[in-house]
Amino acid sequence: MSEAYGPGVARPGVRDGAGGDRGGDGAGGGAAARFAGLARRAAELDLADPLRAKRAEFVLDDAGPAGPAPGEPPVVYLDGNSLGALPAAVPGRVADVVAHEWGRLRIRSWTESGWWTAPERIGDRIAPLLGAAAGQVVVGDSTSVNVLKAVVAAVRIAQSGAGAARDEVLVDATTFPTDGYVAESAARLTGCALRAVEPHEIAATAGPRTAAALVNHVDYRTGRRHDLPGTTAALHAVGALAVWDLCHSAGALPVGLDEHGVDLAVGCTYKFLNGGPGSPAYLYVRRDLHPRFDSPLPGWNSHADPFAMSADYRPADGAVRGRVGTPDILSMLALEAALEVWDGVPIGAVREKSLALSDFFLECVAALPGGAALTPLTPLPHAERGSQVALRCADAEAVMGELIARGVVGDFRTPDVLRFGVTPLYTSFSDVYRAAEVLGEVLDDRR
Ligand SMILES: Cc1ncc(COP(=O)(O)O)c(C=O)c1O
Ligand SMILES: Nc1c(O)cccc1C(=O)C[C@H](N)C(=O)O
Repeated sequence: MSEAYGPGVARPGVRDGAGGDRGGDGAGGGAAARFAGLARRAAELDLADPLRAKRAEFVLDDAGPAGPAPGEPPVVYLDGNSLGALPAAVPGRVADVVAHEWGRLRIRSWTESGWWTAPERIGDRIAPLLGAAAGQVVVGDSTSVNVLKAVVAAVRIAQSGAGAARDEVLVDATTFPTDGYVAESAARLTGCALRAVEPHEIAATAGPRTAAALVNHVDYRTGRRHDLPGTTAALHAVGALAVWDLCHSAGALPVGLDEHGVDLAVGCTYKFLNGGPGSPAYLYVRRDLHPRFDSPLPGWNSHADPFAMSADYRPADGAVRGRVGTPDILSMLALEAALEVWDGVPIGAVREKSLALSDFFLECVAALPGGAALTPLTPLPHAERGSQVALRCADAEAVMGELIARGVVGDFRTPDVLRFGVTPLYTSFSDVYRAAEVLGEVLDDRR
């Protein structure tokens, strides 16, 4: 923890799922005073925040080039783990792509404006955020589609190796549903059985019949970070491949794909990478696996010579092999403009602030007089935490509805989870303080 946040952020006084010291003293007066004291701390932490200038690069109610919006008090936006806020550079760039590149240059833009090579170029822009060297990430399609490509390709690679037949795919039992659905189909396509396994048990469960495992780096519901290096190494030890879903980690914490020898990875760009609704996803294939990457969706964009229009399929070399059909250029170039906010931002600094924000939010929640109604699901050890705080709460859906009505936007996940994403490029300590304060008011009003 750096000087910037270190001394200011105390360890939260809550224990994971166990109640703990919630600061509720029954009388409420002392707790209320303690809670009020946290407002000053939030302001101090904001002043010392090395990333605080980044907020002005986003369109938010109280930030961005246009300044504060008149009228309504600014919304506290803690849902960047579902849809990232709009980077201020995007509207102008999209307008230019539409008016000039499409409007004036028309078909020439495929070459003259770099449209054709955008999937690899933007992949190379995302790669450093994933800890990947250039040439291994390609942007396109949705995460769901990339899960299919990655899992089928991983199984095909595993099955082509020497040794016993591999007929089993493991999937994280707590996964976001789309991965489970697609993995089941990928397993069927490759003659495998699919087995759902708790993520922390995948390392010990994988065996000589395992072809591949699909695991989430960070759990979408609880915000728990799983052991990417250890699980990957354990899969390799039995000859299986590791496929990671990075939707909830890319842009929020270091991933270290190359360092940890991950085989394939996928992720979306509309959360912490702020690419916009439905922005294209990405696929990482480790360089040495490129020659063996056999896509289940070998569209013409992945052909070695697409404009030969040959009847025979011959895959391109490199990350291009992960492409399918014509890229969604408007979304893709909006994403490219959105990625400019990362210029000069080390992912380590983002991680530090993310942990400081979630610690501080947990501390504020613990200090709420009514905080006993909330059970943190997000692990307290930093090594196990992603970039959100998930709180179990009775009537969570109604509580989140009231929070949103009062200007604090998080989200609800079934059955009883309040989710608050912290996105260090634009979330402030005052934001999370205010969110806890309003949460306290909502809980008080419901008592
Ligand atoms: C872990 C994870 N995987 C996949 C997805 C979604 O995939 P897609 O972009 O294909 O809808 C999400 C969120 O929507 C997610 O949280
Ligand atoms: N992709 C989404 C969408 O199109 C609509 C609403 C929400 C989403 C999400 O991204 C959900 C998100 N993956 C989650 O963690 O719950």
